[in-house]
Amino acid sequence: MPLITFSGFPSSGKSTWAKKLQVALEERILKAQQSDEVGKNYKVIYHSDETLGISHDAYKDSNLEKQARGNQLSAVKRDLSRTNFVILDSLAYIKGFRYQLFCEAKGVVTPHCVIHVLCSREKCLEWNNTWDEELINQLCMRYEEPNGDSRWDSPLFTIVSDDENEKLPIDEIWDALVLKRPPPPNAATLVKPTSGNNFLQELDKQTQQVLSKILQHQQLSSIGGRAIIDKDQNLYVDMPAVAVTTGQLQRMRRTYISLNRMRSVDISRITPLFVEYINRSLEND
Ligand SMILES: Nc1ncnc2c1ncn2[C@@H]1O[C@H](COP(=O)(O)OP(=O)(O)OP(=O)(O)O)[C@@H](O)[C@H]1O
Repeated sequence: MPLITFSGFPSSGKSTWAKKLQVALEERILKAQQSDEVGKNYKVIYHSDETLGISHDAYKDSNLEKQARGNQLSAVKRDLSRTNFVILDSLAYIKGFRYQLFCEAKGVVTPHCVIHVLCSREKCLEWNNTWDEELINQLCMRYEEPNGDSRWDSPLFTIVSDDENEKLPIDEIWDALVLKRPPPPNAATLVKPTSGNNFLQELDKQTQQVLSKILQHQQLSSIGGRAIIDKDQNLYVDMPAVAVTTGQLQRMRRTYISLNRMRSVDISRITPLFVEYINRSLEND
């Protein structure tokens, strides 16, 4: 049935998480079969560059890369149906390509979601054993980060792959893809309702966006400096003189979420207060 697009830097842990997801979905399907619930007749189909015979070299040449995307798209087109989960485990780093994938799902009136496997470039380089380092650097530069506000990247789930406490959000994925009705084919032309009515979702999303911006800043600049979170609102994080790890940031995020989940902070204040919280935490670290 639905399409699940993974996206992330090379060697960021996408396959590791995609395989975990495959197992978790298969377990859910089995459970649905036992209790005769929705989802019981689904199948999971997994595609990756490896299964599709796409080599890393394809990303060194724009024509080959175009062919590789064509390959990925045809596999999705062929397998996408109302009773198949199709997992596409590839870089999917081009916004326009994710848009094409979204259109495929919309075309067969089936839901889709994007899973962003977030990992610093340094960690990817450390974990890497199959890519040319220079190519990793180039692909990280070209990477067009998923944005949960775009309909083609939504719903967006972010997984921080080098955080040992990170969990697969299987309940949320199942909810989004199986229990919710698929959008009508023309939903894209309708005005999108604000997502502000779900406070916890917003808390999760906005704090994750702040983390992504900080990590991006660290990837692109050297240590220190100011990570711009929102220029219009004058929101910055002053980075310390030592590198901040994803794990550290993720811990701050968890604490902030647990401190705020029972309070009803105005949604527009989530990001500014989180930025303030991070600045304070980094100062005291
Ligand atoms: N949390 C982790 N801790 C340590 N090593 C990890 C972790 N996650 C992944 N790795 C290692 O990093 C390497 C890349 O992982 P994986 O294949 O899952 O990434 P990928 O994003 O699918 O890579 P590619 O872009 O090549 O498809 C593997 O050697 C894997 O064992």
